[in-house]
Parts: sequence; structure tokens; C-alpha cells
Amino acid sequence: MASGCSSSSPSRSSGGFERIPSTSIRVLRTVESLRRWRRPHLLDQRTVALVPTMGALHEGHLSLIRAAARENHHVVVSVYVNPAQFGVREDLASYPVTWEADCAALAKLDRELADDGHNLGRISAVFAPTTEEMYPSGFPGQEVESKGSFVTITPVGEVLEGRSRPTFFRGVATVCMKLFNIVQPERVYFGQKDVQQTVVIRRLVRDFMLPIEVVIGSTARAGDGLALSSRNVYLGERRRPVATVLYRALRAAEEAYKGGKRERGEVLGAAHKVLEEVLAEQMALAPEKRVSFEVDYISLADPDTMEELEVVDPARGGILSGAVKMLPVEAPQEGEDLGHSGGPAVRLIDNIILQPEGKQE
Ligand SMILES: Nc1ncnc2c1ncn2[C@@H]1O[C@H](COP(=O)(O)OP(=O)(O)OP(=O)(O)O)[C@@H](O)[C@H]1O
Ligand SMILES: CC(C)(CO)[C@@H](O)C(=O)[O-]
Ligand code: BAL
Repeated sequence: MASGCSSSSPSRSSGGFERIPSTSIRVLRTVESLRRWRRPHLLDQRTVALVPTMGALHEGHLSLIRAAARENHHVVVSVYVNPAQFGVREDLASYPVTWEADCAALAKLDRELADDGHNLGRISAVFAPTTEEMYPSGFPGQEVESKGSFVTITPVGEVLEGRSRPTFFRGVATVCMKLFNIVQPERVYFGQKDVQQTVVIRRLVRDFMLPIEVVIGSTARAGDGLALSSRNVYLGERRRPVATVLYRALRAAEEAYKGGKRERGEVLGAAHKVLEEVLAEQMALAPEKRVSFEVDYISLADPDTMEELEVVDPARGGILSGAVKMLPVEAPQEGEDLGHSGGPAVRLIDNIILQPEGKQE
């Protein structure tokens, strides 16, 4: 984790707290300092919201913080790249870390929140702990077989993302339980982009009787529809426009549903057609121009259990979701922007909720 907010600006206030320069946002790195900050607000009726992130902040994160500030007196943003949710062969080592830019984005957003009279609160603190702090008995490891104090939410955490990333939801549920216990927020904010994560978190809160309201913010997208994601920086210039293929496929499935289709094959068939067409178009191009991808899954699932549906009950709706791996480009050209870390394979996820009939979108 990065050391200070800016190497050029002072980051300690007269009160001795580390702060994001020119703001009142505290940077808290230990459980003890967060608890010390939190204690008075347990008594003064001020609500505290938590927005958990892994940093590399983008407009999707900022939209969650805006929602949190609208409804709460204090917003705590956690910035922690949790190793326990990365598989041993995943991208932990190259995951983007942009601490200085994150601090600048939070400072800018905090000024925006102060100028907008509709907010109850602002960003009070960034919690940026080390792994030693988050795993006091020692980091248990990233292996499926690792032993340690874990929270597991099954079977919902075992399907879809959980099938491709067997330690992912164990890592997410464990770190979120820790963050919830440290911050003791009244509300937590998560993005719909990671829809299965929202289902897992709701289940965690319900089954462990946590006195927390879970708020889900809609997916922030680029102009062409690509869901904003910290991992988009890996894409580079050639893969970036083709990366919209997953959203286009899910939209086609949604259109089929809106057109009255209810059977799995009919709804998902529309998505697969788009994926096949786009891949065929790309394969017709020369190696130095084309982009290749592999479909991990395309799913039509129950909104509460994430179990696959054969038929959508319009009274319950469903979740269309997918994961696509954008493969490294072939025949990279001299001077071509290949993306962060040389443009490795990038696994992108996205989803669309099929709202129950009669419910406003
Ligand atoms: N485009 C988005 N719109 C709304 N919320 C988002 C978006 N992207 C991420 N979030 C939410 O922000 C929170 C923190 O996510 P995280 O820091 O992992 O960012 P990310 O962009 O999802 O990164 P990654 O590329 O690793 O998936 C999560 O609740 C996540 O769902
Ligand atoms: C919720 C989370 C911050 C836990 O590390 C992470 O999974 C994420 O950023 O979506
Ligand atoms: N937003 C999900 C975090 C992860 O992929 O690890």
C-alpha cells in the first residue's frame, strides 16, 4: 500500500492526523485509528456509510460515494487490494495501484459534495490498511486449500464467478466482514457491476444478522456502453472498442426478453448470436488488426440465489450476466498501446437485471 497521499504536499494536519492535502479527509491506516474516529459517532446519532474499494478509482466508485454522501453524515472509503480474493494465477501483482490519483479524485469529489447543498455528509475518511493489519493472525494465503479464519457464503458463492474464481467470494466475504466490523457502518454501498458480489453481501448481512443496510448503485458505463472497471486499463487501444461485445450481447438478450421471450434458449440465444458474430468479424481481420476473446459464461439466473433459470418468471425477473476473457493481441505493432502491464488477458464481467414486471427500472 502506498505510503502518503502526495510526496510533494504535507499530509499531516495540525491535529496530527494524516489527511488528503487541502481537505478534511483523514487517511486512517490502522484498525485502532479507525475505531477511535468512529467511537463518538456511535453516540451522536450521525450515520456512517462505508464504500469498499480496491482503489484505482473511476466514475463507478465516485457514483457510489456520491450516493453515500447524499444519505449519510460521514462517508468512509476503504482502499485495500485484498490478496485473499485473488487466485494464485490471477493478477494481484499487476492490479493497478493509483494512490496519488485516488487521493486527488477524492479531494475533487469532496469539494463537489461540499458545493452541492443536497448532501447530508461528505467524505470523512479513507481507510487504507496493510495486509498485516487486516490479517492479524497472519495472511492465510491464496490457495483453495489455505487454512484460516474465513467467511464462506455457499452455494451462491460457488456458481458463475465462484466457479471460475474458487477463492474469490471467500476472500470478498471475509474482507467485507472485517471491514464491516471495523467501520460499523449503518449503510454499505456496492456496485451492480459486480452483481453476484451484491447477492453474496446481502446474504452475509442477513445470515450474520449485521445491523447494516446494503445499498446497490447502478453500473456506470463509458459512452459506448462498456462498464467502467479498474481492469479496463489493461485493454489498450486495439481491444478497448471490441470489449463492448459482452454488453452488446447482454443487451440483445434483454431485448429478446422485452420482446416476450421467456425460455432460457431464446433469451440467451440472442446473446450468443452477438458473441459469435463479433468473433467471426474479428477473425476475418488480419492478425495485426484483430482481437480475440473467449466466453467464460453467459448466464440467466435467479436474482436471489444466482441459480440458472430454464424459464424466467416475469413476477421475479432475473439476472443476465457474463464473463469474457479478452485475449492478448496478436502481432503487436511498433508503438501500439497494449495497455497496462503489456496487455495481458483481461477478464471482464457485466450484467443486466431483468426487472420483475410492474417494477420501475
Ligand atoms: N462501473 C461501475 N459502476 C458502479 N459501481 C462499480 C463499477 N465498477 C466497480 N464498481 C463498484 O465499486 C466497488 C469497488 O470495486 P473495485 O474497486 O473492485 O472496482 P472495479 O472497477 O470493479 O475493479 P475490477 O476491475 O477489479 O473489477 C464495488 O462495489 C464495485 O461493484
Ligand atoms: C468489495 C471489495 C472492495 C472487497 O475487496 C472488492 O471485491 C471490490 O472492489 O469489488
Ligand atoms: N470488483 C471485483 C474485485 C475483483 O475482481 O477482485
